[in-house]
Amino acid sequence: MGGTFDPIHHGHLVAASEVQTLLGLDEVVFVPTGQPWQKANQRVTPAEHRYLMTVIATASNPRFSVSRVDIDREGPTYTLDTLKDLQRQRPDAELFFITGADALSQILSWRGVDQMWDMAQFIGVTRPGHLLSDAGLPRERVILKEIPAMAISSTDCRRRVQSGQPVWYLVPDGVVQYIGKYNLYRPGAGEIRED
Ligand SMILES: Nc1ncnc2c1ncn2[C@@H]1O[C@H](COP(=O)(O)OP(=O)(O)OP(=O)(O)O)[C@@H](O)[C@H]1O
Ligand SMILES: O=C(O)c1ccc[n+]([C@@H]2O[C@H](COP(=O)([O-])O)[C@@H](O)[C@H]2O)c1
Repeated sequence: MGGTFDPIHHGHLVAASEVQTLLGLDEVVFVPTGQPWQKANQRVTPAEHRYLMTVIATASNPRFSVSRVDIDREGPTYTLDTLKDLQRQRPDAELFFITGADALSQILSWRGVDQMWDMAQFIGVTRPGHLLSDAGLPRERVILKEIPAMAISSTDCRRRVQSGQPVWYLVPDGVVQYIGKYNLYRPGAGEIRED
């Protein structure tokens, strides 16, 4: 499951857990994006913070892991590269890529989309406020799944922190504490020291 995860929240985690169970997947790999090129006009928290929050949020689930492939690759993040890297690391694995309804509706704008259909099955999941549809997509490569509705977005979490509202129970406890420790989502916050 790829995402900017800025921050990771319970909507992501429920989606991953549901798909893992529904499809009987051995593992769900969370892949934080390096440079989300379609979010180029918005400020994105440094990748190491997003990666570490994803590790904290997923640590307790033995079926969840986190991959650095997208944050360690230079340049804009393309899912085609993500799938190639994951395939290289797990040559025998059958790959599934989990997306929310909003991301699935944009998938035809992704770079090299025609090559992606052969590399993975795409699992589109319901998300409140978005229509889940496979219109225009190859039906045999896209599976649609209804999951429990979690009306949570990273945008809303960031806005809440910025305005002093709590994000308890929207994101895992460790992520609340991480956001507080590094003072993320407040003006001038979120620098990671290189020394
Ligand atoms: N509440 C949710 N329910 C189902 N899927 C979700 C939910 N939130 C995010 N997703 C899916 O998770 C993936 C990663 O999402 P992303 O990290 O961009 O989170 P976001 O909440 O959409 O962020 P932002 O508000 O910053 O755009 C996408 O495929 C997205 O559709
Ligand atoms: O490959 C692309 O061109 C592409 C364009 C936009 C988004 N994606 C991927 O879709 C996933 C969700 O992205 P986002 O921006 O909604 O967090 C994440 O893994 C992104 O790398 C991929």
